[in-house]
Amino acid sequence: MKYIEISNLFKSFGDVTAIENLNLTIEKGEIFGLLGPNGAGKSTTINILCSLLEKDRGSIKICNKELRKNDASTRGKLGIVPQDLAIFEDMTALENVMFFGSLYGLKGQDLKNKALEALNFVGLEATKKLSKTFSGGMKRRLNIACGIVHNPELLILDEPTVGIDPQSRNHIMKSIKTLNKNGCTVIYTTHYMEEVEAICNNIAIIDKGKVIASGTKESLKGFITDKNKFEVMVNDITEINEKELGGIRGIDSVEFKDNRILVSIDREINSLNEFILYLTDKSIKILDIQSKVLTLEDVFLNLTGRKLRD
Ligand SMILES: Nc1ncnc2c1ncn2[C@@H]1O[C@H](COP(=O)(O)OP(=O)(O)OP(=O)(O)O)[C@@H](O)[C@H]1O
Repeated sequence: MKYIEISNLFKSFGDVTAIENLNLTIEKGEIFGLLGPNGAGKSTTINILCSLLEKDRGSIKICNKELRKNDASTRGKLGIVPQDLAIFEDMTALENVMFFGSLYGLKGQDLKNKALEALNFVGLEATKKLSKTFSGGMKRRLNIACGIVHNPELLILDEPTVGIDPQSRNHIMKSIKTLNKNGCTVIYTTHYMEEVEAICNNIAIIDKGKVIASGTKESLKGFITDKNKFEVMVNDITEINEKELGGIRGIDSVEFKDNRILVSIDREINSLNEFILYLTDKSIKILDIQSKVLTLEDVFLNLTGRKLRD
């Protein structure tokens, strides 16, 4: 069932077009991934959806109903976890969550119980410590607790794992999956394609304010089934000229990491042989070759010629 339908959304800031005729459909009950590099237009889309920003043109329908400014009934169904931490540093975790819960009309013991539940859910204790003493990961988790205290029908998370430790990241990923299993529809924006691959059903890749590809991760990878990717470990990388290597017909992209070369090769032209000859001509020893699984990062690179985190 269609839950959100965004059609021909347009938003500019002066001369900068942030969103250009963007179209998205989000199904009820899914974890939808909005993937794109910095400046792609993810936050602008999310902020319009949450009525924090006004659109210039286009339509946003939630459950088939056009989203109107200050629509309290729709707002009550949404939970928002903004990119910038929206917590009060001089308040405890419980005080923070209770404050946000009260904005959604929760009161008294019900408010306290739901706030404690939300804290428990993200793995935080209701201690007397002020939030300013928390680690980055704890603050991010608290930010999420504030967004889910009122049991939203739709949770929108804008890059919730920026700059945190792997343990908190894993905790956040698990919590989102559990929330979704309990019936919450989730929109997850990020430029970390591993996260999108791990938790999202449907994905839209956006760039320069437009959707450049959308679908399941499998269908997106179908865009580049004409490529093979290899990781080649060599004894010495200093003699290799990236331009020369990239210039070999059929070699789509080359990337260096320590003494490893990541190479994407057009399946039809299959120039692995030329690639190996190039290395052996320079007396470079190949220590290992592994075939790599294609990722959404590869899809993005293939569609735009750029990396997600350039
Ligand atoms: N308030 C604003 N004033 C002027 N330009 C803005 C404003 N907000 C966003 N932009 C511009 O709109 C474009 C899209 O920005 P947006 O923040 O939506 O991207 P994003 O995908 O969320 O990127 P990031 O991951 O860096 O947050 C960028 O070019 C940005 O500089």
